[in-house]
Amino acid sequence: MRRQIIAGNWKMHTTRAEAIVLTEAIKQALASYDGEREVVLCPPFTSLSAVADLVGDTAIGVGAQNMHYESAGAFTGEVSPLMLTDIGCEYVILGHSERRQYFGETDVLINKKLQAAFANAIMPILCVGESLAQREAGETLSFIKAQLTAGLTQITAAQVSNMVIAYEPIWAIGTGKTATAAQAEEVCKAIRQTVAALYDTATAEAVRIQYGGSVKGSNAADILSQANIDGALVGGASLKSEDFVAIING
Ligand SMILES: O=C(CO)COP(=O)(O)O
Repeated sequence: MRRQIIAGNWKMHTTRAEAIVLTEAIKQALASYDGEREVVLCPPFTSLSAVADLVGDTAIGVGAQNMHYESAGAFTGEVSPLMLTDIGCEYVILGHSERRQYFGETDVLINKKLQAAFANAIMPILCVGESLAQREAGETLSFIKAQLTAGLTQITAAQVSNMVIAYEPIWAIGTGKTATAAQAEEVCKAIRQTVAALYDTATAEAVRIQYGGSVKGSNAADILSQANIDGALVGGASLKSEDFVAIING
C-alpha cells in the first residue's frame, strides 16, 4: 500500500521569520496527527535550515525546491545536494514547470539532478505536466510520456520505486483552475502505465504519484481518493496553516 504524501511548495514566499511562524502553526496543528499521510514542507533556501531545525523532533519532513547536481564547485548562486543533507533536508522538488519555464531547465539537466538526488539519498519529487496548448491539441499523454522517459534516463527500478512523481498541469498552477479529479486521475494512471512500460509492474505499483495545481481543502478529498493519486504538491494553499492542514486531513 502506498503511503500518500502531501508536500507544500512555498515557492519564493516567506521571510525567515514568516517561515518560522508558519512552521510552528503547522507543527501545532499536526501535534496529534496520526501520520497516515507523509507531510513535507519545502520553504525557500534561506529558511530551510530554520524549518528543518523546527520539525526535527516531528514526523514532518523538509524539502528543497531545487538543487545543483554537483557536490561542490564554482557554480555561483547554486546549492548542492551535500549542503541540503547537511542541514537535514531529505526531499527535493526537481523539474518544476516554473524552473523549466523561467530558468530554462531541460530534461537532460533535470535528469542529472535526479541522479544526484539518489546519489545523496535525497528523495526526489519529479514534476511533469503539460501546457494548456498541449492539452487543447490532445498531446497531454504523449508529452508526459516523453517528459518521463527523458527524465528517468539511467534511473533504476529500485530508485523509481523510491521516488515521487508530481503531475502538475501548467494551466492549473496558481490559476484557481484545478484539473477535475477525473482529469488528474487519467494522467496519473497514464504515468503509472508509462513507469510499468519503462520498468515493470512492481515498480509502477511502488512509485508515488502526486497531483499539483490549485489543490485546496475543498477539493483535496476528491483528488486524493483517486486510485492512482498518492498525494498532492500544494503551492498557494500551503502558505496558510489552516488550508494546508485541511488538505492533509482531506
Ligand atoms: O506549482 C504548484 C506546486 O508545486 C501548485 O501551485 P498552486 O497550488 O498554487 O496552484
